Amino acid sequence: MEREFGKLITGKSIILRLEMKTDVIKFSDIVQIISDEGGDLVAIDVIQMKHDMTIRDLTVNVSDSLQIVQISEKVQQLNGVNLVNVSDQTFLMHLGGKIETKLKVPIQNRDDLSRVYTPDVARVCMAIQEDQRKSFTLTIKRNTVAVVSDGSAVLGLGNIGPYAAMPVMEGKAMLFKQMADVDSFPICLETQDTEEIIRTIKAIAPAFGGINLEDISSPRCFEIEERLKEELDIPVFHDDQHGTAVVLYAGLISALKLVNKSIDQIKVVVNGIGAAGIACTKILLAAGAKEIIGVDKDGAIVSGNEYTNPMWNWYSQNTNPHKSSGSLADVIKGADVFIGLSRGKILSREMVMTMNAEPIVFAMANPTPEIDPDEIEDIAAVVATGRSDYPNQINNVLCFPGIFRGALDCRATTINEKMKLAAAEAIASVISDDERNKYYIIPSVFNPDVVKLVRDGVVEAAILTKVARRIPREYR
Ligand SMILES: NC(=O)c1ccc[n+]([C@@H]2O[C@H](COP(=O)([O-])OP(=O)(O)OC[C@H]3O[C@@H](n4cnc5c(N)ncnc54)[C@H](O)[C@@H]3O)[C@@H](O)[C@H]2O)c1
Ligand SMILES: O=C(O)C[C@H](O)C(=O)O
Ligand SMILES: [Mg+2]
Repeated sequence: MEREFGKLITGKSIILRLEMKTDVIKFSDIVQIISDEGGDLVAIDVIQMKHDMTIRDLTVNVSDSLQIVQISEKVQQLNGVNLVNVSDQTFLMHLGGKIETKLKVPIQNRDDLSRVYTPDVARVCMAIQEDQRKSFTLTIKRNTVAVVSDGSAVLGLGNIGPYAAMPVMEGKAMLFKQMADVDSFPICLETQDTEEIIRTIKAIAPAFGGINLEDISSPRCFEIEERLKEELDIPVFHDDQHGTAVVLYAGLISALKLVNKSIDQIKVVVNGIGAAGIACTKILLAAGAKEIIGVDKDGAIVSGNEYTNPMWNWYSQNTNPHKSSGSLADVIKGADVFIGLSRGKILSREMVMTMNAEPIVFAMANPTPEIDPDEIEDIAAVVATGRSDYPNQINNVLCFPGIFRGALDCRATTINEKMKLAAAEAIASVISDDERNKYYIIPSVFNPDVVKLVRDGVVEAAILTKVARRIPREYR
């Protein structure tokens, strides 16, 4: 298993596209350099060939990402060689994007054409105009979610903008489809203005049965979600808040069982008081946690201080009962649980060593966790990250596909607290007491029981709380 924290390169194969002046450089010189740097040339594809120039793709197996840098630098220094591009398997998977539209029925003749399109489609339009609820049965609304971001808090990469956010949103759309057969569109907006985002999402809502807000920074995300919930009659769910909180709670239920501690007796440090940190704190308070200390860039959040971020004022009044102040290193002393929802590499082994016995470390920043799990493997009772290449992946992907599957199946008007708690309990229930261990506190994303159980829990909670507009057949 290859894991690269910080360099973001996974996989062992890279492709170098080289433009070579054939009268200046010998191909064997390039092969030699690659081999000197430890690369293994496994394939050569000629892309273009002219009398004095050739473009070739060289597929090279490497053992680590440092080799990629070294090979690229050495090749680039050669006279007569232009390194056009270096890609790896991950980049290749993104060529042209990761999703496409598929037709459910083929258009093979004029008759089909006049049914799916004009003139016959008009009858369907009129039926919906007469009774708008029919849009759920006669359009994609029934099974389609908009995945909407403004690119302002993408993973832990920060405000990288809507274009750069697209690969994440396309990835979410893939997960919706593969895990829960939910169709979705990635929509990245060229605006970070709260009112404009609200207006835009309201304007596109007719096509969708739900809105999944993604990677929108705090505090704007709170108002955007609240207003849309009030103004739309379909579920609006900010995944980074609620998806994360649900999965975190499921993971914590399991980890606490392992170390035999109870939620009302533990000291929890939450690092990164943004969208995810605030939502996770709320779910833990609701579950009975008494001592939670929030830490952001300027240290612990303490009541008595005035914060420009209104949510931090709320936070200071509802957490940190002993008014602990100082840096992360100060307040983590004696903590039972560390929850990281901030940025990569800000927690040290030394800090973990000052935690209480059997520390639980959930380093959930993506793509680089707050600490590399290998660094604390021997001293932590449980370590979890948001990544798929380590055991214990606490990632909202365990939650959002099943939650929306359930919400769409019962045409829920909203996703409420009961539905979220049902989802958390469903995820936690997948692991039995016998199975649970340090490396298995949370089910795998690929465990087929997860989506099914989350979906069922959500549908039942929606029916009980009377937000279901349709009762699925098995509950009638
Ligand atoms: N594993 C998961 O399922 C999951 C889900 C959601 C978010 N996340 C991760 O959590 C992180 C935050 O996401 P978000 O949506 O809440 O973003 P956000 O922008 O709303 O919040 C991030 C917060 O972290 C703070 N921060 C930045 N650097 C810090 C530091 N060095 N020390 C303390 N605080 C610091 C910021 O000031 C901000 O308040 C990201 O890394 C994201 O990838 C993980
Ligand atoms: O996208 C992920 O992997 C999880 C989460 O939504 C995040 O923003 O980090
Ligand atoms: Mg996210």
